[in-house]
Amino acid sequence: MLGRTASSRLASRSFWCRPRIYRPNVLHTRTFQLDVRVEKNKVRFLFPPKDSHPEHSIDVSQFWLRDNCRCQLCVNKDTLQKDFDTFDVPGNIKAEHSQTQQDGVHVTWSDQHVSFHPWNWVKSMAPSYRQEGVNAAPSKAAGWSANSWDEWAEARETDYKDVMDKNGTGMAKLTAAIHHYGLGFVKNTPVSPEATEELLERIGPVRNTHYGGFYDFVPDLAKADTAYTNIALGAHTDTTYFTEPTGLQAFHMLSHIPPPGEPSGALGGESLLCDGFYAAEKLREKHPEYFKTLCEVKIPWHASGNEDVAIAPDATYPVIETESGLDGPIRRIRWNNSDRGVVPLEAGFDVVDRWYAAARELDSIIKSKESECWFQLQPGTVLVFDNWRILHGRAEFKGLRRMCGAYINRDDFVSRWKLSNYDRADVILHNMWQHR
Ligand SMILES: C[N+](C)(C)CCCC[C@H](N)C(=O)O
Ligand SMILES: O=C(O)CCC(=O)C(=O)O
Repeated sequence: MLGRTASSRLASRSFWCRPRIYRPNVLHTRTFQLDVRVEKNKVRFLFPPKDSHPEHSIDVSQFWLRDNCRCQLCVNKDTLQKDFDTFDVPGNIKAEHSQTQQDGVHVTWSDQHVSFHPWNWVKSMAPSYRQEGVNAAPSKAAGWSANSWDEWAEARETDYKDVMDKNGTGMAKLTAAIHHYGLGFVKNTPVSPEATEELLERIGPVRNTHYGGFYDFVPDLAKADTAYTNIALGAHTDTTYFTEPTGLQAFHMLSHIPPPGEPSGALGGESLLCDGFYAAEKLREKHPEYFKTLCEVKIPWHASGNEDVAIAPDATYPVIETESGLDGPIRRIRWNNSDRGVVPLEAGFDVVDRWYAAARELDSIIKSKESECWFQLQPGTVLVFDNWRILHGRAEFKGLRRMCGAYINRDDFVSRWKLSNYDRADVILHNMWQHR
């Protein structure tokens, strides 16, 4: 028997028995013959052959199917959230029969509810029918080097007006370049912090940190960090000391005023970029044992400069993180010589020394001519890059150099990239299944 609260919740939701009216939010008409069979403790979906995929069946638990009802009584049509409590549905609920119709599969249940599963949702069940839209998005480009920097110049350049135009393709192109190559430039941006912030907010909400939100800085040590000085900064990723390092970082150099009496030439402050995925892949290729060490040895990171700040992540983290094991694609690089903590002695004498040897090798790859891309940021051009992949730095400089920009969370960026490049309904479906 259901508990009093559950049964009263059920009773109050008379829709279980009310005839269901639905207008599926995305009507994907039937594009393939599918057979659905209700069996004793499961429901079998029989997918016809497609491309190289032979005919195949997928058996699902009845309760799973019920919990994934997409009718407008079970899914809030305004928020697309589940609109019922999964656990108000009796665990012994039974599917009685199913019908395939123009708009999807309808299943009648022992409590008279009729669940609805639109075709695009059903297709998401089968890998062979899944490879469309964002599911088929290109994976990240292989690492680029200084030698290939010019090969993809067109892909990384966008224009401010086009990116800001809601009906333009600029945002799609910019976010695709950042997803695929790790960075993009937005040209002809008005040379103001306001226009820069407006641009970045269009990608995703600016992330607040102990540096504030949108940052606009000069070398005055306003924050206790060497970025707020004029010294050279080696190639690094930012916020290695956060449990989740910032996903994107952006820089827009607004001005660079020479010191009094100095000519405006040769002030320094050139920018450095290096594809961390390229460097890490080089290490994996040339020194797999060093790659393994930088993936396995977890180290502390910290931000301690400001009086009221002593930040460290929830755990120690390695320099290189991969998806699904040592041979998997590289997921994230944490590389910051200034903000790294103490390589843990608990790892053992040999491991500590191997860590330094491995890090030295990666450092030499990063600092190699083939990895380093130097260029001069100009007022009007905003650089936006993937801080989980791209290392950045700068040359020392003289004079008053003003830089602005912001951090943006990874998930907010990925959302913008998907929605700018793919059909929203497909993206929502993709996200629900989290297909890789
Ligand atoms: C970008 N902004 C000037 C706000 C901060 C710079 C912070 C630099 C810090 N060492 C880190 O690597 O995270
Ligand atoms: O000033 C620059 O060009 C870069 C500063 C920097 O590396 C940072 O803020 O993390």
